[in-house]
Amino acid sequence: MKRIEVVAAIIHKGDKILATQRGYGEWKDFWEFPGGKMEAGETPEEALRREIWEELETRIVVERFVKTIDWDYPAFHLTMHCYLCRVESGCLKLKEHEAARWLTKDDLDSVEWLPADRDVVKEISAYP
Ligand SMILES: Nc1nc2c([nH]c(=O)n2[C@@H]2O[C@H](COP(=O)(O)OP(=O)(O)OP(=O)(O)O)[C@@H](O)[C@H]2O)c(=O)[nH]1
Repeated sequence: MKRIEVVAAIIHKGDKILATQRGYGEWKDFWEFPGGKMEAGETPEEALRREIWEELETRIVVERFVKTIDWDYPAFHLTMHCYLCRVESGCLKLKEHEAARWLTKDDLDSVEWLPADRDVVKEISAYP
């Protein structure tokens, strides 16, 4: 099966976390953490900073590794490295996504997350 390796940014601000809505493709309208595929030779941090700049014209600080998720989609196996991040500069301009929302832990269930994300979302909502 085809494998893809992706980095995802769990961007937090105060008690909220940023969720973005996919604007195209098979999973259009589902919600995710911004990010995308790693390129050859990149560290996860470099890939995250590049992706967030491309998608949101925003610079982030990558604070810490949270979790790696492995998930079988029908067409590929996904390995997704999730990092807690914060905004360094920029105003989260939506270049590719349809919408973005800052969600509190209590609101995390209010959007339809991509299937691979549901475990990590559950984990975040259990943080003290
Ligand atoms: N960025 C991101 N991708 C996720 C998440 N959860 C999840 O299953 N994915 C999957 O991981 C892949 C991310 O790669 P991508 O954003 O570069 O994907 P894409 O299909 O837009 O690719 P493309 O930019 O090459 O056209 C997609 O297949 C996406 O469905 C998530 O929380 N964030």
